[in-house]
Amino acid sequence: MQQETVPNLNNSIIETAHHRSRTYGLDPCSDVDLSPIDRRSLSGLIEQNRLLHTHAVPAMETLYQQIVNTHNMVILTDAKGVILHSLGDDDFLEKANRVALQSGATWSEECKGTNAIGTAIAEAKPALVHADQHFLQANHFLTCSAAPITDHAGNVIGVLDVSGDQRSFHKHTMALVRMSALMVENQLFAAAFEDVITLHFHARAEFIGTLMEGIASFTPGGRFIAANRAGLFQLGLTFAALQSHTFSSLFGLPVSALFDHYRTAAPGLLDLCLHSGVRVFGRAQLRLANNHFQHPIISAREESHPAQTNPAHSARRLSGLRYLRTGDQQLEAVIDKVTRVLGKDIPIMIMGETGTGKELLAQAIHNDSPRAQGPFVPVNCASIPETLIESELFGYEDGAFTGARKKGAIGKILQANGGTLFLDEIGDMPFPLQARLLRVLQERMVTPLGSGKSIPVNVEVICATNHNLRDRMAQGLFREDLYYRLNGLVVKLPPLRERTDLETVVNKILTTDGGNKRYTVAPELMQLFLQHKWPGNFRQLTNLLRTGVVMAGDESEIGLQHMPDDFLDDMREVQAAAPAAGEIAPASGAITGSVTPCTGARLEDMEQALIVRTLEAHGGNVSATARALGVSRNTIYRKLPHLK
Ligand SMILES: Nc1ncnc2c1ncn2[C@@H]1O[C@H](COP(=O)(O)OP(=O)(O)OP(=O)(O)O)[C@@H](O)[C@H]1O
Repeated sequence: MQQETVPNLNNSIIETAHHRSRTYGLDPCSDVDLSPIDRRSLSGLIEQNRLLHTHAVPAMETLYQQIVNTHNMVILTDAKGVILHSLGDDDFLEKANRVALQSGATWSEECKGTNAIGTAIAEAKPALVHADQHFLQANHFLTCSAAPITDHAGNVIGVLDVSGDQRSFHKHTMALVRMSALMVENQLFAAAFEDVITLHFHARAEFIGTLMEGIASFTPGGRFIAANRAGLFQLGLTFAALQSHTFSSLFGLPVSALFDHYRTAAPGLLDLCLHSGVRVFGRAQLRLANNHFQHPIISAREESHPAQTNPAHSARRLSGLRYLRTGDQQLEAVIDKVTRVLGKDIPIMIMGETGTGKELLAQAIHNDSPRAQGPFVPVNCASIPETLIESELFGYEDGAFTGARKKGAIGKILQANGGTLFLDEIGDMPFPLQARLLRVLQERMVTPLGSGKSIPVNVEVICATNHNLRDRMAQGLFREDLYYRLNGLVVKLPPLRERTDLETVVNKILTTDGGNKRYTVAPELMQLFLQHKWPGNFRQLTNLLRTGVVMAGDESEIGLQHMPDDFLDDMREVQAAAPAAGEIAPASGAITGSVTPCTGARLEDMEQALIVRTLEAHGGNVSATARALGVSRNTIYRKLPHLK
């Protein structure tokens, strides 16, 4: 190989390393201890570094393919510079053995003076040490390029190095080593966490999936856990500073919106706004032990043990039905019933008011069923325009439509093949389509629009409705035959006002949505919660608590003063309607204290303060603020006219 120009080396790093070498009592001409540790100790070390070893060895092999026959070798060491594994050209390995560049030997600066491996560890950054820059004369024939491998918290856990004859120096070697180390780091990052939301992001969409992408992990409740090197760089914050952040404070989107996004059948890239105002694209995954994407529900037991910010094999937090159990007897009975029919091919019909968690229950049923590895495809029959339901459900062939949608599309029924189709608001299914759906369920075949061909399909169907389907049948709006085909087991989810576990549920949501902080609800507010009718059920409660958390800011107790106007207005009406009920003890100062002539003004101030605080948290970005508060941009401008 033709010799390259010797690199422009960073002399100050080398000088510092030489200085350190002398303080270790080393002499450039001295003989140093070359003996490697014994085999047993080496096996023990490999075992201790099992994850590093497992992920680094394939990367070393790929790296070696790039430098084969160039008198070089690839080396992996642990955090102390002990060589765990090496591979290289035979002729060079023989020379390398003479200076103990072999498994079990230690290449820390303490042992070998300035050298790429030891100096990379000491400096915690890549190091290139060429020829006579090595402290020991015996090593002057070498040229070595090393990059540290760090864990999710930025700790050096090993070093990847390419060492060769100094005459074989190549200027691209260092870049190859750095990229390989990055690859190992990303793989280790991916393997380190379970039951987490992982976001892959970059300002340029085409960089997602490459070594340049940022990766950040969050608990299912949105708390920050860790980010890879590129992620830390893009977020512009240190690992320590990120500990107090949440998904929403970093990306301007509540974690629930992420779930909503991925509930759609073909979710595209997320369009996110960093806290710094920079726009990035992202793709999220919820990685569970069993590989599904699910909702952030945690068990009451885990509630008292907030999520660890350390890796790992932490409790299997997210799963199916058992995580919905929070002590309410009606709900327990529902869960017991559906558990009994799991995997028995009995259609389940879930009844319940809006926001009682019908979809969540359907997802949990799917997750606990033998179809868990298959897709869960929700379709909201009420939200798709009547004219589109047919094509959405059954799909259509190329040319079935003129105009923009010329290409064929696979319908939701086929998308759910092998899994579960969740038909929400089935009562709103247009009458003519009900017959087609019934045929699919009976014949287990789908015929896309414009196609003469039927395709076999295997789906489990779960339906939900908040209409009384019997009434709709009586009105001629729902087919009787479909009704009886769908209601194998009918269960009814209790509305929130009837649930006896409201306090547990509130605490659970606060644990999931509260970021790193533990929030509690003031007793007088909890009293109001217990009294409230909750027309929007969980959807309303979760939004209210989310607002409470933002309003509470640094305070850890959410009180009346953190509640929005409309909730307090509702509660005032309840109180006015039943003043004698005495459900809110006047002594508690609950809402009585708020019903003063100046309350309106105060609440407005509070609302403004909430918007201002959220704006600050999103770097002044109005769109991100509106998204975080669940209101339109116009509302923000209306409430803060000076922003216009
Ligand atoms: N047990 C629960 N704990 C925490 N959050 C819940 C729970 N059940 C539901 N939610 C939340 O409430 C919201 C509404 O839930 P979901 O969509 O499952 O209700 P739904 O009954 O299907 O509503 P709709 O009838 O309006 O479609 C979601 O954001 C969901 O995450």
